[in-house]
Amino acid sequence: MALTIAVDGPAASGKGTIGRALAERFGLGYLDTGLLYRAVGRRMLDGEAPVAAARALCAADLEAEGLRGPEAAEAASRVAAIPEVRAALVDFQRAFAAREGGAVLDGRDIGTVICPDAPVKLYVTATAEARAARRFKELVGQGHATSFEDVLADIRARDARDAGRADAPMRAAEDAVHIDTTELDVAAAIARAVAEVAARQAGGADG
Ligand SMILES: Nc1ncnc2c1ncn2[C@@H]1O[C@H](COP(=O)(O)OP(=O)(O)O)[C@@H](O)[C@H]1O
Ligand SMILES: Nc1ccn([C@@H]2O[C@H](COP(=O)(O)OP(=O)(O)O)[C@@H](O)[C@H]2O)c(=O)n1
Repeated sequence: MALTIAVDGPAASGKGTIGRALAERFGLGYLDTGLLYRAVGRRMLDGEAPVAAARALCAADLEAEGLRGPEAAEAASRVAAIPEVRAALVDFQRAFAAREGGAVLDGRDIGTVICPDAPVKLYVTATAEARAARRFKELVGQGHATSFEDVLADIRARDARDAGRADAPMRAAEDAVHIDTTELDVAAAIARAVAEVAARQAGGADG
């Protein structure tokens, strides 16, 4: 059976960095599911009703300007608390997960809701300060005018909303392997994740 890897965790913990590296290393497709919620959030900021926007989401929406910025992130986390928005995005994510050749999906509820049967689940964390420092550096590099304090406050508010919502809250699946990247650089974090996947694959081959 094709390999599915679920990568969940809070904002700027390194999910995408790890997810993309795993996809490349193991020859799998990669889906950043946060981009779907960011695209719905973007359409809401443009005046559309979020549920209608989620139902009408198309590939071009994922190419929209500014999806990686803080405004879209904040809007994403607001629309992500609406059950009908989440429901509208489930089929696309599950179809991607089932693609021939296997897939890595990163998000908040991949291991718990979207792919509860994924054979490999990672939950990537880091302290809020470490995450804010990384996101701040990334945003400044993209030309956003912001401060470390604002980024930290945004991340804390978003984490609280994502973990506190009733429908598919952000949390680790019981069978997820936790990777704390606070003290790991990118290469070390990727190496940890690759080792976990390899170990699970070796274990799976026996059973
Ligand atoms: N282990 C790490 N150490 C330092 N910086 C990292 C690490 N992992 C990711 N980054 C950087 O932090 C930022 C956020 O990483 P990203 O993978 O996009 O996080 P997420 O997908 O969880 O939001 C990026 O600029 C990325 O290059
Ligand atoms: N599977 C997912 C992915 C993202 N999201 C929401 O979308 C927002 C943006 O997700 P993201 O992964 O792009 O955010 P970052 O971790 O990159 O900051 C999150 O704060 C969540 O509210 C979600 O609810 N479920």
